Amino acid sequence: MNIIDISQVLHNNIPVWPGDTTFSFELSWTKEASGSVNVGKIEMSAHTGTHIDAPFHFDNDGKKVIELDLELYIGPALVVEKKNIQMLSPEHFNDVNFEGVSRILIKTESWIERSEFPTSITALSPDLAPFLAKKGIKLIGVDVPSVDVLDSKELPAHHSLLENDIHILEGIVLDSVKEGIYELVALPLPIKEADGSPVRAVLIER
Ligand SMILES: Nc1ccccc1C(=O)C[C@H](N)C(=O)O
Ligand SMILES: [Zn+2]
Ligand SMILES: [Zn+2]
Repeated sequence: MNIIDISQVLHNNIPVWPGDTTFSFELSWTKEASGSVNVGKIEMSAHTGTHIDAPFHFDNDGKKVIELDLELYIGPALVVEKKNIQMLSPEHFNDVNFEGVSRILIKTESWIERSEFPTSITALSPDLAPFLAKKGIKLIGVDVPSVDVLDSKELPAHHSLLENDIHILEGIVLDSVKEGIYELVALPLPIKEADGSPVRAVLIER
């Protein structure tokens, strides 16, 4: 089985959303101190690295991570390249064959220097969601930290995706992935109350 890891590595210098909790992993007990084991402690924003957004992230009445259908995050996914575009809209997807897939992963390559949080990214136009919904899409993944422009407060793309029943995967790494159909596995952790969750996202070549 050929597994492509499309997850960002979580480490203490991973860039986070400006002002958000920085990522920290440290040993709260060392083997020497405890006499038996090393024990790690993690502190992080739920939106660091490769992660999913639950609707509750941007809608107080929206579903939390624990309520999300796991089927969304396992199964065929189409990887498409859409480079050098500021705002992706339906016209950019006229060439795409959506047959047999309900998940689409977009390689924008608009976040190249991954050691720093980006200053601008390819975002989604709010009219993309109804278009993708008509094609049967239930999950969209992007290689950037947000589906909206970074300074957006209204989050039109997030809301439009939710209205159209499309779930969001952010911060995937598609640098070495070619266009095509793969099996995606990107399961969120069962964190009760969470508005998002880090995932280990992988593509299995078929
Ligand atoms: N972590 C944050 C902290 C403060 C304000 C926004 C964010 C976000 O993460 C928003 C982004 N659109 C996201 O869903 O990933
Ligand atoms: Zn997020
Ligand atoms: Zn988001």
